[in-house]
Amino acid sequence: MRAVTTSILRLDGVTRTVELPDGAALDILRGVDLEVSVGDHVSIVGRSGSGKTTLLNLLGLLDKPTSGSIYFDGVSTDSLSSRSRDRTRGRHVGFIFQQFNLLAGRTALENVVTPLLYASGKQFWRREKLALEMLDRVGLGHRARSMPETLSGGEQQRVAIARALVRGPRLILADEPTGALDIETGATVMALLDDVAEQSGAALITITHDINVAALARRHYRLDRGVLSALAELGGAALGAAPGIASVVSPPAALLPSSAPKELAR
Ligand SMILES: Nc1ncnc2c1ncn2[C@@H]1O[C@H](COP(=O)(O)OP(=O)(O)OP(=O)(O)O)[C@@H](O)[C@H]1O
Repeated sequence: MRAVTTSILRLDGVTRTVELPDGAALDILRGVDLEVSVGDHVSIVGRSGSGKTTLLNLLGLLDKPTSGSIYFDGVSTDSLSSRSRDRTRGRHVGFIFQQFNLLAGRTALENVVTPLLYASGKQFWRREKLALEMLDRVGLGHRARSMPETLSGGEQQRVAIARALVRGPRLILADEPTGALDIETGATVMALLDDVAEQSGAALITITHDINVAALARRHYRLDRGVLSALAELGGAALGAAPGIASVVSPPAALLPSSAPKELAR
C-alpha cells in the first residue's frame, strides 16, 4: 500500500557518474539529497557545467542515478521498469523549457490537448474542455485557435505552461523557463507559473542561472560541481558570483508570490 505523504519527490544520496572515452570516471553529481513536497517551489541555481541538465534528467525520471535512490510519491523508483517510469513521468511530471517547444502548425488549443491524448477515462473524453479551461487559467482562452507563430514569446510560454499543467502533474520541472523572454515578461510568466502550480497542489522546481528567476521560489539550492547545497539566502556571494550569474537583483515586489519571503521583495 502507498504511504500517506505530502512528499512528492525525494533524492537520497544520488550520484551520477559517466565513463569517459579514456576509461576515467567523471562524477557529475555527488551525494545529492533533495525533497520537495506539495505546494513547494524550489530553485536550483548553478553555473554552466555544474550538472543542472544531468540533475533535471534524474528529477524527471528520464535517467537513473548511478547510486542513491529517488522516491516519487513515497515510492522508490529504483526498480521500476522503463515502461513504469515512462508512465509515471507522463502522468505526473510536467516539463517547461526555455524554447517553449510548441508544435508548429497546431493551434494553442491543439498544443494543450496533446498530453491528454495519452490520458484515459474522463481526462481523455473531456480533453478539449480541460485544455480550454487551462488556457483560460493562463489568460489565453481568447487565443485558443491561434497558431504559436502568431503569439508573442510570453504568450507561447503561457501556452507551454498550460500544456505542462493540463494533466494535473504532481511535479513541474521548469528548465530556464524565462531564458527566451525579456526581464519583465519573464517575471510575469514566472509569477503566473508559481501561482498556477500552487493552486494545482503541484511541486515546482525551477532550474536556472538567473537569480531574478530563482528569487520567486520559496526555497533555494545551489549546484556547484555536482554538489547540491541549500542556500539560507539568495545572493551573488552565496552563489560564488559566478560568471553568467547576476548579483542579486530582486524581482519587482508586485510580482512576488504572496508567500515569498519579505526580504526578497526588498
Ligand atoms: N554523457 C556524458 N559524458 C561525458 N561528460 C558528460 C556527460 N554528460 C555530462 N557531462 C559533463 O558533465 C558536466 C555537467 O553537465 P550538464 O550538462 O549536466 O551541465 P549543465 O549545468 O546543465 O550545463 P549548462 O548550463 O552549460 O547546460 C559537464 O562538464 C558535461 O560536459
